[in-house]
Amino acid sequence: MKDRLLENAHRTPTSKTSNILRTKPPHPPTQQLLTQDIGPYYGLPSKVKTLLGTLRGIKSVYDWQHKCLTLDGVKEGRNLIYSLPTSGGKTLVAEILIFRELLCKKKDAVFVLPFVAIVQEKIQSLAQFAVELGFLVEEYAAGKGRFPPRKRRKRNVLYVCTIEKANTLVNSLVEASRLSELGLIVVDELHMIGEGGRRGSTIETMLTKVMHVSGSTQIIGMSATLSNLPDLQKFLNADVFTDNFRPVALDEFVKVADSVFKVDSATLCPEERLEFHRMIGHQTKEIAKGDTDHIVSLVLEVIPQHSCLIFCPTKKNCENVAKMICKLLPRNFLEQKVKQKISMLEGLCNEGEICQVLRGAIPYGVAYHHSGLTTDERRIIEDGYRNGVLSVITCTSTLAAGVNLPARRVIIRSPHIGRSFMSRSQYKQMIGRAGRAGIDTKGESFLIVSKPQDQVKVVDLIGGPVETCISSLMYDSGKGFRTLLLNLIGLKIITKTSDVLNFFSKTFFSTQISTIQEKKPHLLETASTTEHLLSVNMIRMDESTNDGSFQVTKLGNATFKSSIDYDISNQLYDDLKNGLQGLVLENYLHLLYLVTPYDTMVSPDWMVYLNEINRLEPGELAAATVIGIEECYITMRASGRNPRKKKANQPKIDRFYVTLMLNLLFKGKSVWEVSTRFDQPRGFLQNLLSNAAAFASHILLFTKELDELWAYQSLIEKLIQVLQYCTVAELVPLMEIPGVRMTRAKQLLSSGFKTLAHIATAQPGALCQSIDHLSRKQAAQLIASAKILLEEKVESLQEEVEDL
Ligand SMILES: Nc1ncnc2c1ncn2[C@@H]1O[C@H](COP(=O)(O)OP(=O)(O)OP(=O)(O)O)[C@@H](O)[C@H]1O
Repeated sequence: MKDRLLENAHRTPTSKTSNILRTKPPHPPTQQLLTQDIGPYYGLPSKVKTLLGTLRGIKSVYDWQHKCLTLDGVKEGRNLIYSLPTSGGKTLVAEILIFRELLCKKKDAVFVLPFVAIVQEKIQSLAQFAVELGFLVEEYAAGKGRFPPRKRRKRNVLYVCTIEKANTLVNSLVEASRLSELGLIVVDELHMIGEGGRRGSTIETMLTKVMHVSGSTQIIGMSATLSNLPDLQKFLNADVFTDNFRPVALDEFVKVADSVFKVDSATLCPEERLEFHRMIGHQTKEIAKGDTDHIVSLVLEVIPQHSCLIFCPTKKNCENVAKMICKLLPRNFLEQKVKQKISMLEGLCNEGEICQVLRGAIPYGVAYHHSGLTTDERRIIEDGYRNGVLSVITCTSTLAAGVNLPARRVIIRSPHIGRSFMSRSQYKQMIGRAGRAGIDTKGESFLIVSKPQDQVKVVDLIGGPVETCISSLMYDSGKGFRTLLLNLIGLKIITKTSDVLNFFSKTFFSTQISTIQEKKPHLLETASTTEHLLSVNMIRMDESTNDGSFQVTKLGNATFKSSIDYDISNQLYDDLKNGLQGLVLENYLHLLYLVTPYDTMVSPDWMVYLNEINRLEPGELAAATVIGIEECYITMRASGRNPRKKKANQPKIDRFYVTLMLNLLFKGKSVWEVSTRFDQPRGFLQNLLSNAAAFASHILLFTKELDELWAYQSLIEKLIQVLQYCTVAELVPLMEIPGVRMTRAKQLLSSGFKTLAHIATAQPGALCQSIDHLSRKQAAQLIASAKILLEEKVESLQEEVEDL
């Protein structure tokens, strides 16, 4: 193996199998293909069809997909919104249109996705297409992304972005007068525009800007849960396509006490929505005692032949339900797929530790899945479920929104998410997971209603209309609008308040004003909004014109270019400026404090806080003192006293508590260890790292715009790199590959795959053999992701050389 790797590493650039280090533009076959073979598959080379078959098992498109792809509007490049039930196959249509943009129209494209983990998964799943078809894929998530992006001459680029990064990318392209390079923007989960917070407002701001500035960029939005399509259609001036297609039929049930009712969601009469179907009992007396809600009974009706997903209201409940099921399942479940279960447990054993609940549940083919688990743990569980080793997963609602894990039977343990009653849209997303295409002949959903007060509300939940998607621009008393205005003035799209109304008429909010009249706040009045931006030093009057024009201040410019929340930019500026007077650089603690997100608030456990302060090294203690953390205050709080006379800066103290967690992770302590020391979920700590890397990347852009903060640039650049990987230098190149985390990187390194080139030139079979718990499909995706990354680096260097 070692010899083969060395041989790979030393291959000359002309080697047949190593096509990544060529000096000529890669993929000449693709270039030929595009000229000779364009068109047969929705305007694309027939190779795309072959690849969909081999890589995804998709032999032909569904009827609705064909109809949608051949719409006149789509052919003419008009904006499009399409809405179909969960698992209807929406992504394929978007991907075909993206390929068409990149390969045929030779323009770049943006794919906007809601979470960092989904961005990385998408990149992995598209990497093989990119390698075979000859386009580049770049990650814009957490700490990654370059603004403005590098200009590519040879190949077109697909930017796969989180919402925030997509907006920053658009701003940077507008500023550089390069927005026309973007031929297409695809927004997945378009209903998030109505989420009611910063993310929804950012989607609206970004799309409005794109439509205003670029006449040619096509916008495509998709969703499973949109009710007020006409509003969105008007906002995006889009064609709309809807269909009720589901690859597998769905039978929907509600269980109240021991009665099961069948749902008729089509009927207009609410009284007729539930029809008695059958009674349900318990298989044994023991089950009757331990499972009053009949969860185990419902599960036992389908497993082990089929699979079952159980949505629970809270994370803790997921774990408890998993434990309860295992306690009551017959012991013969322990005898099935023993080898595969052992292998899964080995995979989950990270740094010598394994979650005790999973250790007890997996032998029964059961697991839980929520954001408290690390990404690696979640991935192993998802794979185990897909491969049939697990037949039951208890999970929170996030699984319905994020991961494509269908089940024969979906059980909703209660119509609540956390403490709130769930929305129709959330309910539809969960039941949409019932029925595995190509495996199950039908899907079934069971909603368990145990509280009498929920029974009336449930009738609307199962048959009422999906909630209207309302603009989020006015969230937090008009904050989205103020941010939009700052963006517009910063980009010089508008200069005077009188221009605002014209621009404003293009927002989603504006199309809904008559519907949401009562929500129209006084802040909508531009004058008070500009006053607010003036008062926080984001904009100022342009004295050179004397016609009432505004321009951004230096701080405002840095704020909008870095997409920093303007509410914190003054505070951030002060913190950075103060830091310059006494930044402790003997260790990373002070810098880590500066990049700790202001909104990651955790209530400190004062005893833990004191212990951790006591464990700091002298240099770190000095940094804490410079930051303003007083040990005596923490000691007092730990001893149960709250010194009221002494005015403490509580947000700073709370923030530093989070910095202490970051500091340990940064020093290479495992999430397990930090999780135990601070009693915080492992998934939270992983997110903390990626949020800190993202915030640091925004701070870097912020400091680049403010000369007085120049000293931070190289420090933060280095910090982002280390924050993203938190590991020894040898692992960094491997962890640059999207989705490769520390455990996998360590496995690769210890098997001799030390560089990107080693992985990019490996054979999938060889990788599978050397790396535990890596399927052939994952190996192929890993190799393709490494190739794409390497090709991108090579191409960048070549272009730099040519520029010289
Ligand atoms: N034409 C097709 N033939 C066979 N399988 C398909 C086809 N189109 C899509 N699929 C598969 O169906 C599954 C669900 O598709 P996809 O995730 O695109 O659904 P979706 O509508 O985007 O769902 P969600 O609302 O969950 O995002 C995927 O595994 C996908 O590969």
